[in-house]
Amino acid sequence: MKTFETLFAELTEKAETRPAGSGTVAQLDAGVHAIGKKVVEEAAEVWMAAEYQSDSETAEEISQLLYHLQVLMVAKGLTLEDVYTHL
Ligand SMILES: N=c1c2ncn([C@@H]3O[C@H](COP(=O)(O)OP(=O)(O)OP(=O)(O)O)[C@@H](O)[C@H]3O)c2ncn1[C@@H]1O[C@H](COP(=O)(O)O)[C@@H](O)[C@H]1O
Repeated sequence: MKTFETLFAELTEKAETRPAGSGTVAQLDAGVHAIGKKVVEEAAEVWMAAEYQSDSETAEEISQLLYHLQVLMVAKGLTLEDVYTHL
């Protein structure tokens, strides 16, 4: 099963190798402003799912929020350690 760490490694590699068809590469090219908007959008979807949808749907929305947060981290050049140091 994919984890937070393995997904981050995958996205970091995508940013370096820039494979054709990668949504991550497209988002990185769109820039921090566009990625930030996706983070806010996904956070709102997590909130709505938590209040009005199933646990399964909420978990899926959370996974999407985590993905977009990681894209933002990659765009900013932040590592997992940069974040974990604040936990
Ligand atoms: N985990 C994810 C992931 N979660 C969410 N998303 C993106 O976030 C979108 C979900 O947003 P919404 O539900 O709001 O759907 P939407 O509004 O129609 O999406 P957009 O129109 O904004 O693209 C999806 O369409 C994906 O584009 C993800 N895109 C990729 N991954 C994983 O990231 C890795 C790299 O992916 P690629 O860069 O595409 O190869 C792979 O392991 C993927 O499984």
